[in-house]
Amino acid sequence: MTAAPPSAEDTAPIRLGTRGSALALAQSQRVADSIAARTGLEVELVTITTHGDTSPEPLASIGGAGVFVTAVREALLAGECDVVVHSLKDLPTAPHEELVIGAMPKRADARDAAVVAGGVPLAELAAGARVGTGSPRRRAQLRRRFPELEVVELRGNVDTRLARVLGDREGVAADLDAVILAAAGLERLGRDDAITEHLGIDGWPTAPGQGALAVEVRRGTRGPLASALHSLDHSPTRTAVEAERAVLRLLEAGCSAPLGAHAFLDDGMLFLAARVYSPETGEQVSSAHALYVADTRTPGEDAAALVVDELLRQGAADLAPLGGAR
Ligand SMILES: NCc1[nH]cc(CCC(=O)O)c1CC(=O)O
Repeated sequence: MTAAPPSAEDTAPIRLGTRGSALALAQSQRVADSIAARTGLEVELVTITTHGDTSPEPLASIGGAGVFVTAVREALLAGECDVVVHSLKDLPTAPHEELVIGAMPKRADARDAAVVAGGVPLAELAAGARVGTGSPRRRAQLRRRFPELEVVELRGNVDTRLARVLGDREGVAADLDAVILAAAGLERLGRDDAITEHLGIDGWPTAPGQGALAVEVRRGTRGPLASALHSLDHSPTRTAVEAERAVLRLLEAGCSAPLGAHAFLDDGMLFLAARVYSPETGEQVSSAHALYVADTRTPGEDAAALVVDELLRQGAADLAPLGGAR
């Protein structure tokens, strides 16, 4: 068989759609560089503005983190770009009929990090100190671990959140003692110097998929882009985050559920642990299971089924409002 000569489509620049936030641009540029290196083609960023970027409303009232994803997917479906990058933790767990995740690159740090004024450990902050977060999970974890701290509702992009602790050149007043953020986001922005404390996964499990990216294309995408994504994919990351996301799906929980889940592979075994919290009291239920990956075709799904069954038997559904955008 002779290889088909490269078509015009195979040599045209690849258009990568992205939100315009600094974090989205930083992670999209990394993926663009990887695709360019693998294909030898030019990869240009196409910026897409989403309602979630422009609205000051709390995320929950405008449809949850899903609002970021919807606009970017619409641009991909409309052919305005060839490929898009999402933070996996913001991506609904329901598969999309016309889109596929072409690559999940190797996951970055899945932990949360604290940025505390003066570099004081969270445990040493005075009673009543103000800690900002917009995440029901982080709120519940703070309530549980540091019940004497005051949790302040906070959203906005990473720089805005950091400014609330550190102040900034535009004169934003530092009115919080600390914020909790994803370590991966700070690293991608080159702001990990601001981290004063990493919160260990064992006492502080994070959102399903945190630290991982999903590179999405239209179903049926072929050619150099498809091959590049195939080689960018990191299968241990895929298996682990599939387990975490299956917990969310089987609990019928949304991205704002007060739930932490973390999975990893080691020596052919998949380990999955998850916790559901009461946002009011910080009460929790936990479950963890391990299985041999080679024993089943759906290790993530199987591990999640064991974990979710145990969480529900312990009353997870009564502890927390799990529903919301999927
Ligand atoms: N919900 C917003 C969001 N989506 C992804 C990240 C960070 C990067 C990641 O987890 O991959 C963040 C910011 C944060 O939670 O601090």
